[in-house]
Amino acid sequence: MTSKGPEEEHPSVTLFRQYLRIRTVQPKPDYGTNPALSSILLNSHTDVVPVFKEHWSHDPFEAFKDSEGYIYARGAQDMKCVSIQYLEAVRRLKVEGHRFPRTIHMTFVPDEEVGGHQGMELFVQRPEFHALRAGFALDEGIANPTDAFTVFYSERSPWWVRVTSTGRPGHGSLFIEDTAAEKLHKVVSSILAFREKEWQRLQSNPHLKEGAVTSVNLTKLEGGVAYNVVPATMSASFDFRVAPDVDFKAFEEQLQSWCQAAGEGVTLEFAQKWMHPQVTPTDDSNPWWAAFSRVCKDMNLSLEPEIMPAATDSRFIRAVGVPALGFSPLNRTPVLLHDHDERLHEAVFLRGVDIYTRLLPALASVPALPSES
Ligand code: MET
Ligand SMILES: [Zn+2]
Ligand SMILES: [Zn+2]
Repeated sequence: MTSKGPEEEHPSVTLFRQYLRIRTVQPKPDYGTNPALSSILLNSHTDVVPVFKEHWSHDPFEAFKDSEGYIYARGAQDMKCVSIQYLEAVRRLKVEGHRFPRTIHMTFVPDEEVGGHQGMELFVQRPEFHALRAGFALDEGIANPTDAFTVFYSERSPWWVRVTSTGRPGHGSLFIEDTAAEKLHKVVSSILAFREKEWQRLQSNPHLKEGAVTSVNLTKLEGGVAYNVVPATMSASFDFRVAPDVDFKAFEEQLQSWCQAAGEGVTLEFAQKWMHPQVTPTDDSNPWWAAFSRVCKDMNLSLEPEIMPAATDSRFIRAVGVPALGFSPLNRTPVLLHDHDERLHEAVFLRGVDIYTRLLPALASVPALPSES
């Protein structure tokens, strides 16, 4: 059997032959041209949030593409696009034979959407993570409906708080005193008044972006057994996203004092309480930012640096001392992460591959840092 010419070669065979050409020979495997330098980590999560299928125009797991080029699927924006954009950019750079001083690693991690506790939070503590010697990371951002691209340099800290109120039970027809519901209502009012204050602060200052103020939503109410039985226990759950400049100790004391002010038997517990917000500098003192922003400038991409309103795996990466930017190269795209009909235009997706193809060489060629020489 004769082998086919290169133009007919099976793409898997071509990939195999490319891999064989990389001289990963021990004891000095050639992973990057200067393995003494720290590496670039491209992180993405593989899990997605659930769907309400009846609200979708197309099956959310079919990746239907309409006649205009919009691809509908859960994960189209958050963040399966980014995983493939990384891979395609790296593939393109490899095919073109580029080599860079710094190694580029890609991680595809689970469980981000449920807090990352079995995913990136554990992984950053593992020797396998330290062996990557990451000096800088890219992770997910959020689409931007305008011409500009959003880039996140920090995140709000998720605090998931359950307030439990206990009080006197009794017959639903009586004016029972000191009920769980009355006291819970007081705490809910205090917290929703705080919510309104933060909302007004955001509304009244055009320079403030969503991630710069603290948000809270009442997301669960539990308790009660029957219409005519006053329950002894009721609870309310809140999703707080605490801005990075907040005094965390004072804020926790504030929460405690709202509970105390509501009366006896009102307590709070945390289902999630992130305490280590970090900020990745966005000025030229940060060589990673300098490289990132220079490429964007060269490509005429306008950047909007912001604090991520939600939480991503970047918080774990930054907390172990690795600077990270949250960036999904998606402009002119409505923000539809976690929403019905999440979709992405194929042209935006492809443009994102071009963007990474320019960004990665610059990041992987950042000269040795003072700490690396
Ligand atoms: C708070 S755990 C993170 C889950 C999800 N990314 C969110 O921000 O809600
Ligand atoms: Zn995500
Ligand atoms: Zn998400």
